[in-house]
Amino acid sequence: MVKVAVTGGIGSGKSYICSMLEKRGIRIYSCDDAAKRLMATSEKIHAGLTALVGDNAYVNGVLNKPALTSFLLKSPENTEKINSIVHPAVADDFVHSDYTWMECAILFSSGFDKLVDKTICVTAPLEVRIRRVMERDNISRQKACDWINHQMSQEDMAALSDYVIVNDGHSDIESQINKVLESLDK
Ligand SMILES: CC(C)(COP(=O)(O)OP(=O)(O)OC[C@H]1O[C@@H](n2cnc3c(N)ncnc32)[C@H](O)[C@@H]1O)[C@@H](O)C(=O)NCCC(=O)NCCS
Ligand SMILES: Nc1ncnc2c1ncn2[C@@H]1O[C@H](COP(=O)(O)OP(=O)(O)OP(=O)(O)O)[C@@H](O)[C@H]1O
Repeated sequence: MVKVAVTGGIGSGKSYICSMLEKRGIRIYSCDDAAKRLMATSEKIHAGLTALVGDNAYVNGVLNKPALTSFLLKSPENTEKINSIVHPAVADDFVHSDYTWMECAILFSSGFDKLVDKTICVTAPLEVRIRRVMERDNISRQKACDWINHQMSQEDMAALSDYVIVNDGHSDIESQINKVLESLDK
């Protein structure tokens, strides 16, 4: 069974496209959800994040998202340190799951692309991504841009991917999905 990853920068619409794929019966492993589950349940990750970020990484045993976000966005080095604690556990969890598809924002920078055979990059114009993230997460333009600047560029992700789905709000998504699925079936 061919293993496939859907990637793309924050706000490109990965989850939106994945929900359309799921309507067609494709089960998709969400790396974001898995990371959250593992950060909540793994003692090793709990200890690692507490040692790195400080005692406020968890409040009453619950992940302190604002503290983690602010630590993560402070520098690429901080992002790398968090990634090195969380990502190996997510990779291991995916490999031992029965999923063949994954959704992952940080596919190439995490090395998760090595876990799949084919990659699909979802893209959208920068301004559209900024607006979507501001509206979805109720955050400032600056915060949305901070996230975007912390990720590999959309152009680099698209160049590294086997397929690109343009999700700019105008292009026909269903026909692009059809083409990708037909090609994957060959
Ligand atoms: C910082 C956290 C707490 C923010 O949680 P929150 O619920 O507000 O946002 P959410 O998890 O939905 O992330 C939203 C988007 O931020 C971006 N993002 C998240 N983590 C990272 C990261 N390590 N590097 C770059 N971008 C990231 C992605 O585009 C992601 O889809 C959370 O993202 C986190 O713990 N990240 C570190 C773990 C991780 O790398 N997860 C990504 C999948 S493995
Ligand atoms: N084609 C579209 N039409 C209308 N709304 C869209 C479209 N694509 C995405 N959106 C909306 O834009 C927001 C961001 O999309 P989505 O959550 O799928 O992005 P994402 O790439 O998964 O981001 P993240 O990296 O944060 O997980 C969501 O509120 C989603 O419903």
